[in-house]
Amino acid sequence: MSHILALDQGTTSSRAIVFDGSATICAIAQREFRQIFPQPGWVEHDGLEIWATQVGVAAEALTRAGISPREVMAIGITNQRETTLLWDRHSGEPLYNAIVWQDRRTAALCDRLKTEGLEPLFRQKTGLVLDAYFSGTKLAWLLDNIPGARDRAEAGELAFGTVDTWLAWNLSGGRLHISDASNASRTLLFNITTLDWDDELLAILGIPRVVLPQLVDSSAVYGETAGDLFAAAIPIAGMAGDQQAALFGQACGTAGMAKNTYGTGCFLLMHCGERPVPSQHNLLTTVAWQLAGRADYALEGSVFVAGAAVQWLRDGLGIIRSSNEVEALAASVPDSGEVCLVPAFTGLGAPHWDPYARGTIVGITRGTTAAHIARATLESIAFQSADLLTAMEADAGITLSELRVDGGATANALLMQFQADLLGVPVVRPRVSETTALGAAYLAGLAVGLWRDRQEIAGHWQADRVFSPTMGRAQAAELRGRWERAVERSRAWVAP
Ligand SMILES: Nc1ncnc2c1ncn2[C@@H]1O[C@H](COP(=O)(O)OP(=O)(O)O)[C@@H](O)[C@H]1O
Ligand SMILES: O=P(O)(O)OC[C@H](O)CO
Repeated sequence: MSHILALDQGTTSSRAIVFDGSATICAIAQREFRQIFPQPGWVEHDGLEIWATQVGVAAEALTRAGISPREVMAIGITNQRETTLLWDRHSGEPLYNAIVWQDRRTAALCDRLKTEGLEPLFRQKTGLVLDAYFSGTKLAWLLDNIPGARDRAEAGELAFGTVDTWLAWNLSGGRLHISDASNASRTLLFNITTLDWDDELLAILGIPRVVLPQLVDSSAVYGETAGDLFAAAIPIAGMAGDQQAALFGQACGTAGMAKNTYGTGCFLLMHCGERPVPSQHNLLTTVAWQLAGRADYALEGSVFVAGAAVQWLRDGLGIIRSSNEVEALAASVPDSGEVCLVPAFTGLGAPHWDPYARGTIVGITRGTTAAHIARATLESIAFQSADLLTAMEADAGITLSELRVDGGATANALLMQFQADLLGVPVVRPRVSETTALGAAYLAGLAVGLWRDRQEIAGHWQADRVFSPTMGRAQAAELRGRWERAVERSRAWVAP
């Protein structure tokens, strides 16, 4: 009976993982789905496809684990955040494709709100910046652009949700219309201090309250799966946005603990305690999770181009055939030969925030080889992450004591060692690398009593490998100084 089914609905694929009571993976199933690009800058998913792939992998994972639904104590949901859906409460049919977090169609609306001087208000109440990334302006776009949607929303006929809400709705056969605070805190509609939807912000964006989901804890028994879905009804008992779930899965439960996920980009979150910490560096303040009505908070920053720079070495330069070849190539030279590569392919995010920056390679000499470029590329991932951590430490007034890491690029030992050297603290890779799904499983398992409390969960966390810093602090400072100069050279390259 003591199994948890974690649903991890990501940007490119739906995954399901079965965990047992010792938080060990029993089975995984995964399915990709279509990315829809109707216009430049627009990114959509088909909501029905999200659901079909997610429920499909759930059944597949149970079969692979060789357990029946009766043996599953609870389901935990974790998901790509900010992606916005609107559907008919009666039929459950989406009115439009899901507008994905990467979609930029509401950039002009965000600019207008900024011109009206509204950014400080949004920042203070939501912890976010006014950007098309978040759900609020996406929902406003749907209400304004789908014929009849606004009237129907006001009449209570429509339901809005991020992907957590959409999955809970479908799992429960339309009985649950809920969202947890970690997901809600990414909408621009949610007040991170009162932990409620904010009427002033709703009025500014023209969102009727009746369209919004009910807010719930990240760990609680919300309801159960609809009768016909699995052979038994399974309690739905945990929900969190994927980056916050990873923070929970990494057992970063006290102020100053941080995790970095190294994938296409990097997502860095630092736990900041039980009060929201405003950022002086344009980082995001976000709800980490809400348990028993109380929120824990985190600071969040992201690196836009991390593993994607390695993909560029493969696809753009052709100097490696696969991502994992980069380590051997980079290790064939003792250092980058003073070459710095700033992968500002789409501009720079926090703490620099320069959309007009572009990629730059500086310090090339006659002796520079592909190996130096490869090494500089890996180092750029660590430099960007270090810049974010420094900003977080300053904002939170906290000194990091170790960095917990996960994601595809953590397979690269050279990168992890360089990260530890730059930061001067250990970089620790856990035994269970599926930290996002694990976080969702923990949240669900806590609600149904499979695990007693957060202390017990923290006890499950085990290191696979610790990368201890070996570089002197003076050398690290010198390298970071050189990186800073390279960043300066990448800035303001294209015209506004
Ligand atoms: N050994 C490696 N060294 C550096 N980068 C790697 C390595 N293996 C994979 N990557 C990078 O990691 C990314 C894939 O990681 P993953 O966690 O699956 O990302 P995502 O969830 O963003 O798709 C790719 O961008 C790839 O280039
Ligand atoms: O699906 P992922 O892992 O790319 O995560 C997406 C983030 O939640 C977007 O904020």
